[in-house]
This record gives sequence, C-alpha cells and structure tokens, in this order.
Amino acid sequence: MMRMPRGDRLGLVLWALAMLAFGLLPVPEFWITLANYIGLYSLVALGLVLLTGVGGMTSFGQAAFVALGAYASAVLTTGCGASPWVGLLAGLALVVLAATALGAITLRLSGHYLPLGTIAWSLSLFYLFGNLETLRKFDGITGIPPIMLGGFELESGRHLYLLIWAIVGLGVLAVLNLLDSRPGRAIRALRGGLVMAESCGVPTTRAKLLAFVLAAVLAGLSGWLYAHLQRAVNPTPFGLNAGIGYLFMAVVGGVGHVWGALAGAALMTLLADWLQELLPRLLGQSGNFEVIVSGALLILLLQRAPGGLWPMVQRAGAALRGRLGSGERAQPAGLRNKALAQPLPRRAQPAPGAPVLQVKAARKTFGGLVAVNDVSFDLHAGEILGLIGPNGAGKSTMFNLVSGVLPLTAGEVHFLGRRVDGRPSRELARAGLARTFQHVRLLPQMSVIENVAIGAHLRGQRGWVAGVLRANRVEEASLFAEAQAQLERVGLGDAALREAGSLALGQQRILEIARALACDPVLLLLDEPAAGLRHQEKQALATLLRGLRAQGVSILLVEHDMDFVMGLVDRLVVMDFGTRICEGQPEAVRQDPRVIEAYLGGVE
Ligand SMILES: Nc1ncnc2c1ncn2[C@@H]1O[C@H](COP(=O)(O)OP(=O)(O)OP(=O)(O)O)[C@@H](O)[C@H]1O
Repeated sequence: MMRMPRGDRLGLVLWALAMLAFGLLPVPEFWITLANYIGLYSLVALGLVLLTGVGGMTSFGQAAFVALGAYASAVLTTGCGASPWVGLLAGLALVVLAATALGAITLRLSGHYLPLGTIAWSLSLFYLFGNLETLRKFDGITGIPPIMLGGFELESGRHLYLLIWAIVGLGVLAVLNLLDSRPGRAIRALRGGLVMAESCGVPTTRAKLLAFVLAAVLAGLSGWLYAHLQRAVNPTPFGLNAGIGYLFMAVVGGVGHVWGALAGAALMTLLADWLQELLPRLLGQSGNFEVIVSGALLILLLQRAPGGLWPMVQRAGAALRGRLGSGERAQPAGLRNKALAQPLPRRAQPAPGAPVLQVKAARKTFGGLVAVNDVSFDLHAGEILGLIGPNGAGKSTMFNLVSGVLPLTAGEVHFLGRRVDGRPSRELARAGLARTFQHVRLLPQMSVIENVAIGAHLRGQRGWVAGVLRANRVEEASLFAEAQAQLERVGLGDAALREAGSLALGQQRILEIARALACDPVLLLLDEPAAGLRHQEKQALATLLRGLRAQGVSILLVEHDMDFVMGLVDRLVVMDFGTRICEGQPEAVRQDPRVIEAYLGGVE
C-alpha cells in the first residue's frame, strides 16, 4: 500500500470522490464537456510542471506531442481498423521516439535558445500535419472510432469523463511519486545548476531527457484521449497557440506545483468560456474578445501572484489549519518508511598518509592569461590542506581543475592513483571526490534532508519506473537514513524538514558539507567555506572540519580568510599570479618572506 502524508492522502481521496460524484450526477452535458477539456489540458500542463517548473526547461512545443498521440491513433484506427488501445501504444511509442530525438538535439541548447527550439519544432510538425496527403492535410481525419473498455463503447463525453479523469489522477500520482524519488530529485537538482547537480553525481543530460520524454508522454496521452473524444482530428488545435496556452496554464497554476497544473487548466478553461459568453453580450458584437481580456487578466494575476495560483491555495489552506509560517516541508517517502532502511555500503578509506590527490604541473591558460602556471602539490589521507593566495592568484581556477569543472591546458591530476584530469565531475564524485561551492548552491525550496539526499544520488540505483510505482521504498528509506545520519554528523539533525533556503548562510554552508558527505567521499573540496560567515559560525565550521579530519576525511580547502586557515589546516600551498610560491606548515608559511610580500603583508 502506497503511503503519503495523511493530509495529502485525505485530499487526494476527497478530490477523487468529488470528481467521481460530478461524473455520476445528472449535471448538464456542457459541464461534462468543460470538465473533459480541463482534464485533457491538465495532462499536458502536468508534463510542463515536470519539464518547466521542476526541470527549468521552457517548452512552447507540447502541442506537437498532443498531435502525435492524436494522429497516431486516428490513422491506425481509421486506416487499418486497429483498436484505439493499439493506437494508444503506437502513439506513445511514436511520442517517446520523437521526444528522444528532439530532446537529444534541443536540450543541448541553453538560455532562450531552448524555448526558441521548441517553437521551431512545434511549427515544423504543425505544417507537416497540415501538408501530408495521407493525413488529409488541413481537413484532417474523421470517423475515428470510440474507445472500447470492458466491452463497452465510450461513445459520449460523459462516458469518457471517468476515463479522462482516472488518467489525470494516475498522472498526478505518478508525477508526485516520481518527484519524491531518486530520479525525481535528479530532475529537481537541475534547478540548482548543472555544475552542482553533476558534482553530486547526477547525470544531468539523462535527467533532462527523462523530464522531456515524460512530459511528452503526458501530452501524447492527452492527444489520444482528444482524438477519441472528438472522433476527428485536424492540425488547427495543435498549433503554436495551443503550445503557448499550455504553458500559460502551467504558469498560472503555479509552475512548480503538481496540483497547479489542474488549477491552471481549470482556471484558463473556465475563464475563456465565461468571457466568451459574457463579452459579446456586453459589447453587443461578436469577436475573439475573450482572448484579449483573458490575456490582460492573466498579466494582472501574474503580477499579483508571480508564483501562480497553487501557492495561494496552499497558503490559504495553511492559514485555515493555523500552520502558516511553520517553514517545514512535508516528510519525503524515504523518511516515512524509516523502518525499511538498510545501511548503505561504504567505500574503503585509504590508510592515513596514503596519497589521495596529486597535482602535477597543472597549467591553465585563458587566451594569453596564465591563470595557473605549472602548479604541483600532493594531499595525503587524513590531512587538511589549505590553498591560499591573494585575489586573482588562481585558487578558484585550480579548484575547478581539480574538481573536473575546467579542463587542464597541460599537466595531470591523479586521484587515488588514477589519472582523472579531463574526466567529468560526475565521474570524480563516483570515485570519491565531493565538493562545496563558494556561492552556496542549494535548492532553497527543498527540505534540508532532500538536499542532502541529492548528494547520495550515486549510492542508489532505482530508476524512474520504480519511482513512479513506489517500488523503491527500501532504497529511499536507506538513502534518507544516510542523509539524516550526515545531518546529525554536521549538527543539523533537527533541521531535516526545514526549507533549505530558510537556514542562515553558515548553516547553508554546513548543509552543503553534509550533502558532499552523503556521497561517502574520500576527499572533500571546500571552496571558500568561511566566506560571509560570522565569527561564531567560522568557529563552528572549524570544529566541524577538525571532527571530520579525525574521522579520516581528507580535505582540500581554498580560502581567503587567513585566521580561519591558520588554526585549522595541516599544510598550506600559497599561490600568487598563478604560481605556487610556497608550501609548508602554517607557522612556516606565515614567516615566509615571499608570502608576506604577496599576501600576508597586508594582513599582519
Ligand atoms: N573563465 C575565465 N576566463 C578568463 N580569465 C579567467 C577566467 N577565470 C579566471 N580568470 C582569470 O584568472 C586569474 C585567476 O583567477 P581565479 O579566480 O582563479 O583567482 P582566485 O585566486 O580564485 O581569486 P579570488 O580569490 O578573487 O576568487 C584571474 O586573473 C582571473 O581574472
């Protein structure tokens, strides 16, 4: 039996009962028609929640996938006499193929090129459908048979109502389950930036493609239902306008919220219908005035409530229950099934003093500028090594070379005896190298513990099917037990369900360390961990890092703050103008005239 938070479960059951009652009561036929369309639009908008709201990829082209689902079934059922269920399978297969191919090309685009790309393929497919003789061009295909279910023909809108809403209900459940699973967190991690996600071991291209294909499948399902509801298809309802409309629905509903898809689809459909009725009477003439007025109303709504409708509903609900401002996120499934947790395997740590990291004559040039000039150093198991230097010395560049973010111009980086330069950071994470960021990169709206669970991505295996079906409960419980253990280790155990963004900066930095620890690293790379911290926070951080060293974790620390590093590190490497000018124990380094000249002079 699937377990959700009790409030959510109750909400879902009440909603399902209300939808069922609506379909069975003798409400006017027109209401059923509206409800059917809301259901069809909801499915597409649900895909956009996953793709745009969660994954951060804007698509104007979903109508093309609706068309593929609709046309595939229309052609097979009218042309070959196939069952609509065969049409469904063929349509979804076609959608998956097309989305994989389009996704592989367009998802490489970034910034506004991606939405432009989706517009391009949406237009191409629209005109393709309109020009193919076999699809009867813009006249379209008629005489599509109804869906048969249990020997019963779903002939009327009323018959299809229950099927449409059952599919919407299953779609909602599937997306909710997915988002609360390992592959779902990988998609959510995309919002934190690709460098962050990859550093946690998330294969970002795969995560993007998964969101893209699943969103397309939801759109294709909507198209199949549409074809057998209308019993006719032509290209007109699948144009770019429709693609923009779907995106509007998702945004108006609250683009990051699963239930927002339904709220947006309902609001936009009902508003358009109401205005279509009202405006000609008010203005005394007919025309598409509802498009103009609803456009203006939507701008107003988005200006008043940029997060969309659903967050407003949530706030109102929380206020009614007197839980406004609790700042706590819902318990993820992994925490609700605690009892199932099993310890995750740990990697063997190297013996104290064994070489962990070897940087050999690393060089990085940017055009004519030599940012890192043949720098070499070693780091041994169980030590904290500090990399310091004045502004522009090349520390961050060095950090990026070691962490796999930047390729070297020349030289080598070895990790645990293996050459790793040129390898992506995802692979370094798999090998046991975890990092934090100078400018904290968390998912601020996610709970603290889910952020940490992203760090444990590589310690699980279950994919999206297991996520959707909740067949991943043991693994989820184990990942969350690990995440909780790492939070306890860094002293944030009580903050597990708080929104990550509500923590103070010092705690956010410590949360990043917990996320890095969740990948069971051999080496922690910390990029200016003390930046922006208050004195007490720095002391707490230093105590934490000493504790980790005592537990055998090796640490490479890039830092600006001299006082912070002096009392903490075992050895220092000092850089200036891209060159290593000195290396040794903190006291010796402090006395070194080259260091005083380059860096300490200004501080002492
Ligand atoms: N992507 C880049 N393109 C061109 N030049 C760069 C790039 N990244 C860094 N640099 C240059 O390389 C030099 C070293 O920069 P880097 O950021 O590594 O120094 P840093 O020691 O980390 O400085 P800070 O403490 O200010 O962060 C600087 O002159 C910088 O302007």
